[in-house]
Amino acid sequence: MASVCGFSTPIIERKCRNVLTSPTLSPRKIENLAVFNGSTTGVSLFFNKGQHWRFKPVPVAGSRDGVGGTAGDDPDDSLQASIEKSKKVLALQSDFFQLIAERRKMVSSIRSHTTDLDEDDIFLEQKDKSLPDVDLTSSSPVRTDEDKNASILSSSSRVTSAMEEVPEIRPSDKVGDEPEVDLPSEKASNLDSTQQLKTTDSKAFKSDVLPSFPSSSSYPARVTAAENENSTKSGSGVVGEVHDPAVEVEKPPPLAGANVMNIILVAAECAPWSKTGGLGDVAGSLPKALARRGHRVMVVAPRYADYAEPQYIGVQKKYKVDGQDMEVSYYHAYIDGVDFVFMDTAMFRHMQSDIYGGKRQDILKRMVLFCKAAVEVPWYVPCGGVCYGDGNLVFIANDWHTALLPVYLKAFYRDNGLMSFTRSILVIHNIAHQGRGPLEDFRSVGLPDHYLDLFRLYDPVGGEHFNIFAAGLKTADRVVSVSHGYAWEIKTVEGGWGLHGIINESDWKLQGIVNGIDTEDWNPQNDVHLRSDGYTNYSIETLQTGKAQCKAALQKELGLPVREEVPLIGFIGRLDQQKGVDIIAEAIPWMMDQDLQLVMLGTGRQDLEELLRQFEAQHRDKVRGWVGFSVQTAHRITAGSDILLMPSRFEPCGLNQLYAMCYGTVPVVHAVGGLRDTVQPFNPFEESGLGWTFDSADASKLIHALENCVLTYRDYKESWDGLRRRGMMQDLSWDNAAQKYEEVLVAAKYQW
Ligand SMILES: Nc1ncnc2c1ncn2[C@@H]1O[C@H](COP(=O)(O)OP(=O)(O)O[C@H]2O[C@H](CO)[C@@H](O)[C@H](O)[C@H]2O)[C@@H](O)[C@H]1O
Repeated sequence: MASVCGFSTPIIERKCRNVLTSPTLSPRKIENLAVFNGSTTGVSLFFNKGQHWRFKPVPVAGSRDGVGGTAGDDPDDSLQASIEKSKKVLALQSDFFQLIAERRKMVSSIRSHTTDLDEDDIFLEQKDKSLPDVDLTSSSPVRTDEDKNASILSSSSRVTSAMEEVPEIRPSDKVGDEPEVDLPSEKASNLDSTQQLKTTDSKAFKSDVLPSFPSSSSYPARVTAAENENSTKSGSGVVGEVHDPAVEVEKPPPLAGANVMNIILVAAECAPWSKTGGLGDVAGSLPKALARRGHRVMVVAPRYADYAEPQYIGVQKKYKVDGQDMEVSYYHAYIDGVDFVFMDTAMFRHMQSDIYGGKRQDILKRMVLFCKAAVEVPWYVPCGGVCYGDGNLVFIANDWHTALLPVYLKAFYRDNGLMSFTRSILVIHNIAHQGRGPLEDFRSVGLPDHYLDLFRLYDPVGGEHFNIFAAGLKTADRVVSVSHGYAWEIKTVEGGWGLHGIINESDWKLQGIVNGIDTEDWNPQNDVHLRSDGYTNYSIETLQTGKAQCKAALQKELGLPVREEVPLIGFIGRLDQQKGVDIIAEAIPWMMDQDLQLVMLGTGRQDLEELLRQFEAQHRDKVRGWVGFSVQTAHRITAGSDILLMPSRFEPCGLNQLYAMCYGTVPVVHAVGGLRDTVQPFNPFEESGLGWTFDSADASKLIHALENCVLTYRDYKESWDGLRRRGMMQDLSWDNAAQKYEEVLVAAKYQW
């Protein structure tokens, strides 16, 4: 028989029995309950292992006899009061302990059902810890639905309803009052409870740890890429007053962190709309990688033709070029997180297939207009309704065609206290082309006389002349070359093409960054050009069969004998002195003595185009010389060839060898510039490396490397397979390079 202070207490007993026979109350909880109870009410519960229970009196601080209450002088009254009080308190507390027990269960259930990351754990940890800290003396009795709560552990989805039904503890309620349940709000009931948990806590968590991002300074309408995206999203239908914080939780912070900037890349060509070579590829893909890091990024390129995606945005401006007013208007497309802005003007129209064509003076005028207008794009061209403005802004100019931009930024703005915080980077893709001319050309650029010295250059070849690249290099805040090797080479007399002096003087602001590649466009797994005519997509897993099929398709398409065992060598490139086509010409007799096939694709110098035709005419069973510019054929040659030949005299970076390695095609290259940086020579003893290199641009060296390569292809299948796989396994994406560009942009930003 249970007792309180030695007296029979059937009512208390009944109440406690109800509590203790609750299906959700384990011996462990009863134990907790008993321990807690003892310190508060003057009675204690204890149980033995067989779960028989009984009360035991315990001393209560402040009681005269160390046993019970003090209701009156009459011991019977006092006892009765004590019993009544105990009854109420016991009933109240047993219910409340049940609530605690259920909350504990619920928390551990959520914990075991959620696979989410630390953020949740932090929250749950706190929730869990918070339970024992409830101020019990001021807590109200609460009602729980035992049947429902008993089953909440069975599925995470039920956690939602359980959370909704667990009533709030309201300190103002009095002991003995009918307990009330706070109904969950409508808003809360629409959310998954785990989301509610995450949301509440993540908010606090985020605000503590996230860096603060640069905010608009001189231009009120500037937004970051992330904000831009948000506004697009909200415009597209996430409406309503209830702000769903769960969305916020899932949005990762920008990779650029506190370095988020507004970036405008300006280039004379931009793939896929316009391309004559590697510059077009870079302008089309580097900006996307920068945008992925969280920057707000724009590309400004000429509108040479009627492109499908960009839409006219109704902005027109006039600029003076060589005394003439030229009108420009703008077209805009937002693709893969990048604002592509195309400048339309009479001068650019119909130049699509001859971007750098025309007389020297005509090209110069085009580039003057392009740069004058481009530097003002952040003021006049709204992207997503908002102009970039000049705060936190950096321009990336590319090669001589846009080297006037840093000069205009300085002369028209910064020297006049405008756009003071805007910076410019000049990227050297090829220093051999510089925008040279007689000094009189200075009149065409429309600058005050005292800027002439920036352009004036003397070298033994050109004498004293006007040099646009020179002015750009001197004026840009930072200079990037497209590989480390090339950064070193352009400081030498041989590699600097007359600009080595200026580059050496600017050494402190020069950095080499190896190009990346667009892994969407150039990926054998989903290359759109491999989906017809017998070609197939392939990956490293299906390399053997997939590549063999592409090779057969290429041979068939070009009318070469379809033979799997013959090594097929490819060449793709602009036909000029740089690319070493004449070195291949010298090696042709040796090559034709071998059992191999050669496919060449290129356009450029007429004499070299003629050479390609000649090769094919003389060796119809072995050689194909495709004169022209065909992106599809370039992709197919990259996939179908076994070997890619690049005997470039100089190569600032080179993209074709990178594409080749991605497609399991082994490069044989002159170890120069970016080719040396990216093609580690094969080491047969260690089974390492990615291809063959030769150390000087002459035919005998090329032949020697090619001989070893073909020998490995024929006789060392495993080594060959290893070479291909190592090439394919590299991460050649733009993401690494974009991070390095970001470092340069930040360095420029803080440079005065
Ligand atoms: N006839 C043809 N048909 C179809 N596609 C063709 C083609 N001829 C060339 N291409 C394509 O144009 C691009 C050429 O890229 P490269 O990097 O080799 O050359 P380029 O010398 O123009 O670029 C300069 O800039 C780039 C970018 O920085 C540097 O990598 C490089 O070293 C430097 O000389 C490749 O995408 C290639 O497939």
